[in-house]
Amino acid sequence: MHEKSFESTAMIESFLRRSSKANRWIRLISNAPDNAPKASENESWLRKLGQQQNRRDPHSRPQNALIDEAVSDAKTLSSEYDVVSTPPDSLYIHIKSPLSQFTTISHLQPKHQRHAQAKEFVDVRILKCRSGSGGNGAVSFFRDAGRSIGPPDGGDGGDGGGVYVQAVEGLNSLAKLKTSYIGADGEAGAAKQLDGARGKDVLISVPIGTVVKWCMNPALVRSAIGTSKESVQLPLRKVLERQKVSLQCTGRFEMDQKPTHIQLFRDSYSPGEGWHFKAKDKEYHDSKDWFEALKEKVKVYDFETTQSELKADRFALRGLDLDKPSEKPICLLKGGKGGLGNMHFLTNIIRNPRFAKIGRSGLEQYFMFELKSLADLGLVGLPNAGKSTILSRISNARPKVGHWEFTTTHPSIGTVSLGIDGLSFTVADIPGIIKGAAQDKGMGLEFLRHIQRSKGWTIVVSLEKQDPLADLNTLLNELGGVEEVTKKNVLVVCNKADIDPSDPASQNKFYKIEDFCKAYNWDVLPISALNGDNIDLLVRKMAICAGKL
Ligand SMILES: Nc1nc2c(ncn2[C@@H]2O[C@H](COP(=O)(O)OP(=O)(O)OP(=O)(O)O)[C@@H](O)[C@H]2O)c(=O)[nH]1
Repeated sequence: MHEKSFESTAMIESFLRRSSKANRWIRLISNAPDNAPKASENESWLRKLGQQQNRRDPHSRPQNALIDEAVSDAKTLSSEYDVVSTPPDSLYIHIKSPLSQFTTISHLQPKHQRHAQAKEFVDVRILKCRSGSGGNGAVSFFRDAGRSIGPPDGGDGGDGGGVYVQAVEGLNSLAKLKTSYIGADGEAGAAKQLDGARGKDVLISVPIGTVVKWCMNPALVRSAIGTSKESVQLPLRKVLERQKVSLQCTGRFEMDQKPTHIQLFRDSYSPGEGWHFKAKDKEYHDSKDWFEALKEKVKVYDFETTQSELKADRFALRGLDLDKPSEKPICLLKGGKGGLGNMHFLTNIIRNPRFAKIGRSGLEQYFMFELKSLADLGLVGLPNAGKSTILSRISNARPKVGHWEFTTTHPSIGTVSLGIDGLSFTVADIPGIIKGAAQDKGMGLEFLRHIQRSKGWTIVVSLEKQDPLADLNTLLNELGGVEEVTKKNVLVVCNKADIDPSDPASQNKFYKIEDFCKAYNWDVLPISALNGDNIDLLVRKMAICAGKL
């Protein structure tokens, strides 16, 4: 609790500078021990609010995110979002976007089906976050020996604590994050014009490279896919792509209606409401004209509060990319504002305000935290192609190597030194991709997030296989097709060239791949990671592919 008994003019001035809009009417009186606004001041504040009533914008009804029925129109499935017809007086751009954008498959699979991951390496988490509610304003009256009841002196509630995120050095996994982060509620105001203390903020520290995205409540997602007729026949990824989420967004309203931020809505009282009463109840007050008139005026104050909440309660549609250490914590959810104490409602008509305002609610939302490695180059290939062997040969990383499939269960990142001018680049080795990975076969495609930021992809095929060109085509298909892959710099590496090197059939496999790559202008190189053949050349070509040379 902070007592507002000011000892010096400087303190008063500093308080006024810090104080919110709501407190603007508080007078600057040197040496004044009493900070409660006088009836005349409250009246002038309320009169001003009354005059502002006609300038209010239309308040559009909040609509939180909804999951719609599955959409069968195949044309709309690939799009990131569709702008649906937005009502002319709406303040928001209404969109529908695939549910797959707002959840993660690994979170939905039953535990026994989840892919084996090293316990210490967790690259995606869904966290529940809640900011604190504001404390209630107090209903209290000044008392001393001479007077049984004096003027109102109920202080304001403290603001609720927020939820913040910060990317910091030295972390490399999301494993240690808690499942929920809850900001503390603000304390209620008290007698003697005491404001309640502000609720404590919470801070989520994450590794650099984390992308934070707003996501749907996992319980709602589970129930939506549980009731979907398609969930039995289709792979989970397809079901999530077909279900659509309706959202209201802010953004550019011009011709293209470009949504940039998701608007979040608080489940709090509407303007003019949100009172709590002492002695006489709500019904009694609602029957009084003077209370109705007061409510009308306070509506404007509430409306301004709601407007500033709406400005703060927005989250980037594409997420927040923490690819550098954050200079300071970034607010995910702002706490609710504290309610006004009864000292603000003393007027010539209302001598004993036995009511005060309730604090505004906090916000509860879910966020998906995805760790996307910052490697310059990604190594992709079918299982057993020799990716881990390549990485351990060229870099300081020591990933597991084995002659069975899926030895690699989580990404490894190695740094490759070029030995010239201290130049180096980083390479990420991800688990092998198999036919049907896009339908979650094998280890699925979840690990692709670690090479999405990479400038180049080095695709590894094994010349030991019967038809390496067919393997290359399988990979390209699973990665979204040639067009998608060509967005990156591409280098194709034919590994295990030491097996039957003089056999024309073996050489033929390489030439077929070389011809295929020529058509797309992709560089191609035969190597033996096991024997170290062509490794120096490989490092050079990889550096070019990573955009370092
Ligand atoms: N003959 C030969 N064998 C190799 C070569 N490179 C790797 N191998 C072997 O191939 C097997 C698989 O190698 P890994 O490096 O684990 O393959 P990977 O692509 O990382 O496999 P996943 O972990 O399943 O994705 C191991 O037994 C390696 O010793 C090579 O150049 N020549």
